[in-house]
Amino acid sequence: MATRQPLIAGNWKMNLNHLEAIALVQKIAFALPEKYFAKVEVAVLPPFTDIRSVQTLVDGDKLLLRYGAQDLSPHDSGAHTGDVSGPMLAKLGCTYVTVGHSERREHHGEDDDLVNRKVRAALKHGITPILCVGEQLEVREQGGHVEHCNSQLIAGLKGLKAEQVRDVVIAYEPVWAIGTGRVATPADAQEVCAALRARLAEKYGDEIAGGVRILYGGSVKSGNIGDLVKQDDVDGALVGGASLDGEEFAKLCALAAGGPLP
Ligand SMILES: O=C[C@H](O)COP(=O)(O)O
Repeated sequence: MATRQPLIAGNWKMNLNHLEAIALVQKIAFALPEKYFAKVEVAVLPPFTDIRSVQTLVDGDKLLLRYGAQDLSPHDSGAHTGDVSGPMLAKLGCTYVTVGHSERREHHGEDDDLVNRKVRAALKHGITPILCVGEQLEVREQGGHVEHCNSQLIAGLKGLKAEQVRDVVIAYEPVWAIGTGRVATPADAQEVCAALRARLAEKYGDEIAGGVRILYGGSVKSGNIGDLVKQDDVDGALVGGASLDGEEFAKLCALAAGGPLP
């Protein structure tokens, strides 16, 4: 079976200016000793305006923390006012970019086709897309959650070769658990993450599926991360609110690494 290093990615959403970003990264670096980074990969995903400051700090202090962005344009350059491209993010040293987050799908009308073009744009420029999938509450209540997530998965990966799929991270984020405090149970998370992996295996083979990291996201905190990452198919978390508190985020990362607490 493939060994998958857990990934904890902090999605700051539209929070913190560049000065606050520097303060938060310093807090995380101070609270989380380097030894933890051997067991868990840790990334922060600040707003675009903060990335240069985070890059300067990470490079200058040789931090093991990775960073990335929350979105990118499907285009490389041109007349796309307000957009930020893959080449720009790559130049800033971004390792990750979230694509298809439910807030982008819902508030910006992003459909599966656009999400797929963004996934391909990220890969083209050497940035790992974190492809987000997840169902609304009514879909879950009708029992359609697995089918819904599998359909977003396959549409988001359309046109990719199997070896490219290996370089994608998937995040299962049930919409009803985002920012609500209502976390999916570890069994709920495992059910969908396992189904996503099985669908990947069907389409791209066991070896690829076994290597792809599948994260859970939705009200993850230090109090629930331990049980979530114990699940066979949950390889870490995409963390919103709890990633804005340096000590809490460091604690959560340490627990994902198997402890002890710093
Ligand atoms: O990208 C992160 C998710 O939307 C989860 O956010 P949350 O941890 O605040 O629920």
